[in-house]
Order: sequence, then C-alpha cells, then structure tokens
Amino acid sequence: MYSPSHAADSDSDGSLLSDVSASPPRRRSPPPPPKQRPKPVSTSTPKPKPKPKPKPKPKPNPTPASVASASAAVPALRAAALSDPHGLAARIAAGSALTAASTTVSSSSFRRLVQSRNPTFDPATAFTAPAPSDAPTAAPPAPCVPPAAAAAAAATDAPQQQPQARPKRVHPNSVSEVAPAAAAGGEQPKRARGGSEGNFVRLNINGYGRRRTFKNAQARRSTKCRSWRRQRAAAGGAAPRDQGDEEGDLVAEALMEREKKSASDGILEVVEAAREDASEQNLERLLKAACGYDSFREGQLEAIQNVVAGESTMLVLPTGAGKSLCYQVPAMILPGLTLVVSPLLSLMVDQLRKLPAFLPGGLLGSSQTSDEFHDTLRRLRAGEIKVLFVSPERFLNEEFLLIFRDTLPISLVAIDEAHCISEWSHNFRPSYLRLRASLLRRKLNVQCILAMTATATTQTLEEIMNALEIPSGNLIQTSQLRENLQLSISLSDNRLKDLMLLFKSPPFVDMRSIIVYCKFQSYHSGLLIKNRSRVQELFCSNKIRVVIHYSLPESLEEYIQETGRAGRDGRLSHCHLLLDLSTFYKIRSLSHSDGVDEYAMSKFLYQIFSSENTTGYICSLVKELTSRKFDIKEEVLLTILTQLEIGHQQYIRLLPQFSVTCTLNFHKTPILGSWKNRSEMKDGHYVFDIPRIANDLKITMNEVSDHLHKLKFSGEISFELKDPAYCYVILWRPDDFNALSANLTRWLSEVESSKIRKLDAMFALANFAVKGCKRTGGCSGSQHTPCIQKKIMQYFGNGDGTSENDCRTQLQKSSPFLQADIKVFIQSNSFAKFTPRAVARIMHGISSPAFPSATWSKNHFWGRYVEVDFPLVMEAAKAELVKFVGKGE
Ligand SMILES: Nc1ncnc2c1ncn2[C@@H]1O[C@H](COP(=O)(O)OP(=O)(O)OP(=O)(O)O)[C@@H](O)[C@H]1O
Repeated sequence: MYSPSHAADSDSDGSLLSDVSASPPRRRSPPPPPKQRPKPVSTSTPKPKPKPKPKPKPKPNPTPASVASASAAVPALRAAALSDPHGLAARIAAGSALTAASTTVSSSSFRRLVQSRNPTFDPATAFTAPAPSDAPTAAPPAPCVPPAAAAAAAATDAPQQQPQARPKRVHPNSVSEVAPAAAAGGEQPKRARGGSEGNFVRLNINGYGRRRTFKNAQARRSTKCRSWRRQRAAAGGAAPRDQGDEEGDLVAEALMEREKKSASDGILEVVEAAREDASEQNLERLLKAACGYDSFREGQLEAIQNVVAGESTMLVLPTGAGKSLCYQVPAMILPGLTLVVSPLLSLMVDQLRKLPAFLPGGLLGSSQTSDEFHDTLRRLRAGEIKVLFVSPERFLNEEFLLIFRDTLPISLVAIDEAHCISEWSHNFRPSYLRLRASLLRRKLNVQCILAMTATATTQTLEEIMNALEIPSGNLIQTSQLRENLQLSISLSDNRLKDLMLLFKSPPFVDMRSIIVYCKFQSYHSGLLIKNRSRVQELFCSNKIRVVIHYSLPESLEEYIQETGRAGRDGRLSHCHLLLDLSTFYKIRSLSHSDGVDEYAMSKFLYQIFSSENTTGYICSLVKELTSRKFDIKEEVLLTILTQLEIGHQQYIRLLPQFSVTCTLNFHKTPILGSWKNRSEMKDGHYVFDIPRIANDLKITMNEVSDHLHKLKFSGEISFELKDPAYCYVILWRPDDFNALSANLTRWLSEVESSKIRKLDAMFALANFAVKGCKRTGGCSGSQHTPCIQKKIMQYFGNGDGTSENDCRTQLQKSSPFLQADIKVFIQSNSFAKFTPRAVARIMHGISSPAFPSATWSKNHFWGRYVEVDFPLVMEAAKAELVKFVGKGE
C-alpha cells in the first residue's frame, strides 16, 4: 500500500527529472482498438425527426443474481471492500451513526463489525487497553456535548420559552431557505404542504408509495398513446408484493385521496392525462398547468416525447432555449426518479431553484457537508425527491450506487453539458468519463438517457452518442446560434482603456446589466456582497443585455456559451470581444500545462501498481505529494486514474477521495490495541494511515472514519484528518507497462492538441473579423455578426471541429537567442532536475506542481519565450539538456 512516507522514499533517485537520457527501452505500444463509430450524425438545422423505428425490446431488469454474476467477472476482491465500502447501507438503515454517540468502545458495533468481516480478528488483543502510561498525558478536555444531544436539548427547551413561530412556507426547491438538516435527531426543516406543492406531487407523481417495477423503456414510440396505467399494471402487476408494500399502498392511496381533494389547480388530472397519452395536446396542457407557458419551443416537444417513450436522446439547443424543460416535464410524467448530472454546483443550484414548485428536487454535490448529504438521503428514501441533481464526481461511485440499491427506481438520467464527456470538446471533464451507457445500465438499470448541450461539433456529438449509445436518429438539433445577438470584435492594445471607452459609447452606455468575461479574474472579485447578489440575480433572471469578452475565449464553443448569457429573453443584445495578442499567447501557453511525458507517465504507473499495493486492497495516492513528485497536475492524475478504470481493460476501481492521514489524541479511552500497533508517535500524537487500518481490519475507510467520529462525539478522542488522496483498489495489473504508458501519453497529447486547435480556431475567427473581413456581407465597423455567424456554422459543420486557421503564422517558429538562453538557464539552475517539458514551461511562464510560479516566476527567463511555439521550446530544451548531461554536469 502506498503511504506518504513511501512516496518520499520511492523516487529517491529523483530520476523522473532530467529524463533527457533516453527512456527505458520499451516495445512500441499497440494502438488502442478502433472505437466503434456511430452512424453519421445529421447536423441539418433544424432536422426533421425521422419516423420512429421499431426498437429491440429492452432487456429485462437484471436480477440481483445476474448483477452478482456480472460483477463476479472481475477478479475477486475482499468482501469487506465491496459489500458496503462506506457503511452507507448501515447508515441509511439505522439513521445517522454519527449521532449514536453513547456507545462505548467495549460495546461498540464497531467491534462486531470488524469481527463479522474478519473472523480471525481477536477483540481481546485489539481492544485491550494498554497500561495507562501508554496513553498521552494531555489533560482531558471538558467532555464534548454531542451535537445531537445539543440539538435535542435545544429542541426541548426552546418551545417552552418562546411562542412557536408560524412555519414559513417555502418553495420545496428553495435553496436559500432550507437550512441543512441537523444530523438525525435534530430538527428537520419543514416543507410546504398541501395545495399543489411538495406532498401533492410526492404522492401523486413519484410513485414511491408503492413499489412498482414500471420501466419507461417498455414504452415504445409507437405506443406513446398507450395508457401509462396499463403499462404500469402490466409491468408491476406480475411482481409479487409483500405485506409491507400493501400497507404502503394503502397509506399512499389514502394520502393520495386527501391530496387529490386539496389539489385545486387540477395538475394531477393533467399529469395523468399526459401519462395516459403523451400527445402534443396533453403535453401542452401540462406545460401550461405546470410551468405557465403556452407552447413548446423548437425541439422541446420532440425531446420530451422521445424521453417519455423511453428513447435515449441527444438534444442540442442553443443557450437559453429551454433544455431544462426537456427533463422537467418527463420527470412529472415518469414514475421513477430523474437524475440530472451537472458539472457545476452553481448550475445545479440554479436548476434546482428553477424546478416547478410541485416538482421536489434535491442535490448531491461533491462539496456537500455530511449533514447536507444525509438530509438529501433521508428525503430520497422518504420519496420526497423527484429530481436529483448529482455532480459527476458523486455519480457512480460506490457510495452513490448504494443509495439506489434495491429501492429507488430511476426513470431517466439527464446529462447536462454533455459535451464534457468528449475529450474533443472544449470542456472535457475526467469525471464525465464515467458516464457510459453500459455502466448506467449495469449499475443503475437506467434505460433512458437524455444528453443535452448547447454547443458541440460533429466529432464531439459522435463521441457523446457513442458513449451513451444514443441512436443517430435520436439527435434533435437546432441552430447553435441565437439570432438576437449582435456580435462585434475590435483589436486592442490597451484593453482596460478600450473597455472604459466601450462603456461610455452607444449602445453599451445605455445598458444596465453587463457581463465582462475575464480569463484571469472571476466576476465577483472585489464586488460588495450586495452588488454581487444583484449581478447574480440579473444573471439568473435572463436580463443580461451585454456581454463583453475582455479575454479571448478558449474555443468557439466557449464563445457561444458565454455570449449566450445575453438576451436569453429573446431581446436584442450586444456582445463585444476585445482581441489582443498577449492574452492569446498566454492562453495558448496555458493549454500546454496538462501535458505529460511518457517517462513520467511510466513512473506514475509503476507507483500506482507498486508491488506494495496488493490486488484487492485499498491503495491511496496523496494528491499533492504525487502531483509534485511526478510534476503532473492533480486533475490530470485523476484523468489517468479514471482511464485506468474505464478503459478497455479495467485495471483499478476508484473509491471516493479520502483524507488518509489521521492524527489522534486520546482524552479518555486509551488507544485501541489494534490501532496503536499501526500508529507512529509524532509530537505526542498517534499518527496512522487510514487505508492501512481499513485493510488490516478488513473494513472500509468510511467505517474507520465513522468509528473515529463516534469516539470524538463521545468526548473520548480528538483527531484530525489530512492528506486528501485518490483511493483505489487494483483489479488487474498491466502486462506491459511501457505499452500502457505510451498509449496514455499519446491520448493526453491528442487531448492537448485538440484544445490548442480549438483556441486557434477562435483566434482565427477573431483575427479574420478584425483584419480579413471586407465588410461586404453586412459587417460594418466592429460589427461582424454575419461573418462570425458564417465562420461558426463552418466550424460546427466541419467533422473534427477544426477550421482553416492562420494563427500559426502569428507564433514565432524560433528565436535566435532561444538555445543560448536555455543553456544559461540550465547552467545557472543546475541544482534542479529538469525535464525538457519543465524547461519549456518555465520559458512559457506556465506554473507546474514541481516548478510552481511562486518560486520560478522570479527567474528572469520566466515567460520570456511565450511567443515561440511550445514544442519548439521543448525541442531546444531537450537538446541543451542532452549536452548538459553528456558533459556530466
Ligand atoms: N416553452 C417555453 N416557453 C417559454 N419560456 C420557456 C419555455 N421553455 C423554457 N423557457 C424559459 O427559458 C429560459 C431558459 O431555459 P433553460 O435555463 O432551460 O435554458 P437552457 O437551454 O438550459 O440554457 P443553458 O444552456 O444556458 O443552460 C427559462 O427561463 C425557462 O423558463
């Protein structure tokens, strides 16, 4: 197993650096097997939808046995690591374990848990308290009051002293007003009841009150008019139902009756009608009743009908065109849960807030507190959530899958910003790599996927549809451009001055709400909270009329997305781009910050699969340490690990990230024998590695952590967790490390090239507008709407997303002083172990984990050659390093 101390030792030769001496001899890697290409994607605008084709019958739900046999295909892992890796099942069943603080160590469930997993575990030795002198001598602090106890005390005292305030009615999806729930036992926020809100929908459209096995995939397009009731009865009727279910049904039925009576707005009736027959008329009635809109916008109806019929669909609508509605309406109709995967917390919060009032939503983000997480879990299990927003990081990890085991049927997975799946998109996200139809089907029994994006080239669309197994006939695409945007560009050598001038000149001078996109500073920097909320509100309420790009966007996709923030209400709006060369060079340089040398990749792979890391055991890589050691950014480390998990061969299984080093102090209970043996004493504290304890005791890291929390809440210990790490279990060791590292390096370098091509295409467009446009096709002054639109259409119509670009001429091919400067630089910093890439990054002013800007930007060569193409600088550095090493310096 990897531990921080090992990390420090294992690269003692420092040989990762100064790798100019040839990499270890290796066989050339075989190219990865060719990807299966989907049928060609039509990009006509808008595209008439082909007649529905008969589809193969959806596969029946895998039985638990079939799921078990599928998972048995991978090498056997320890039961402990697989069965309940985070103790979630237990926590879900028993409520929050953290609040059960009264248990003592000797009677704790922890002991039973360890014994059940590890029969050879000897509690007598493990839990025998050593002599008191072994315990740290620090004076015990005042006993902590467990939060649950404090909450309970507050709950019993408070009402006697104060008259009860009338509960405030809140929108069920109000983000700001719903306080995070206290741990179990604490008071939960009250939800709005009655009328057409929360409960009404929970009971009537969730279907959780009764256990149905309805699967929307069973609906066919040709049966859109088939009764939803009949489908439900057919699918669910045969399943044996136990008494508990029947009771649940009765309760649900009774409540449904009650709620029906109070449903004054008749939404239930409209929802039922749309379930019976998802015709245009019924869906429009639902749209009117639920959202208040009279008609669907282009693409919406078709997408909704597709999804309701259980057909996976790719939806490409411009920003602000109303993509969210395409999962909201199906969520009202479909019986199970709708999961929405979204890349940014702010997006999720915004979408959650915008759910119709009676469509209850929840959120599971990667930065949630444990209380928030447990509150969402509780609401999920209580059937109070119909639409769940999930971050891609949370999605499909073991902890997440456990939530859905057995209980919650999922009708639809909607993937927002689906372009993040494709490494050829402008915004590739490693965590999106896990979103594959095969995985969704296997792990969550999801049959229907809705992928949504505002911008994607044909190559990106192909890749998304391939990964999500969306038939080419199910692409719904309208123009990626909105007609109400006036696009202008001007060349600037003093952007701040030009920005100020712009603000003072028409039409910008009359505008009250403006967004300025700056690459290197966020919108709220330096804003007072009041102003910041106003900007946020304007941003969310579609009232932005002007967008100014102070820096060049990194791709045409980004340009479209960002300009798309303006005029979302359809009114004429203005978008101006200030083009300057220095920003272009800076951004282009930064595009090289993710690259990895093959040699570093190979060393990293050896670390992952180090012989200390036993197959089937929990292994960890401390993020910061590993990143510095291999000079690879943390996101790139994660990308590589994810590839090892989801590639053609599954080498590892990623576990949730965890802080793996624990520093412990005992206040009451002397240290557990088993833990003591595995700890080091440092400055009077016990320090141990959580994965090591988990592996030795055959329990999960979450179980170790839960136990620590219990002891902490009962005032027996205090502890600190540090060293956030990537955690994984090895399933399969690579046969050929060299081939694997060559493949991964090549893949990363292709991703990097694609990023650069996109930036170059953006630059080419802007450069053409300011220098090449003859202003004959309707362009005038800095107004370039016609020529920009034309170029954008060409770009998106072009298979690989590239377009002719003239930016390369802007980059210098070389410089007479480059070689000499590199020589001086290397000689004057001979203490450092450089790679050619590291030298080139410094010459380009790019910070990296091993050569951070905080240290290296003081060097006067920092960023000096930003205008010379990066690969050329790398070549020059390599030549100099070879000479330097050759001389034995
Ligand atoms: N059929 C409709 N009629 C009127 N307004 C609609 C309709 N559909 C959606 N809208 C409104 O359009 C606005 C934009 O919708 P939404 O946020 O779903 O757009 P989007 O396509 O997801 O945009 P982005 O790509 O920027 O996230 C919302 O205020 C929404 O209520």
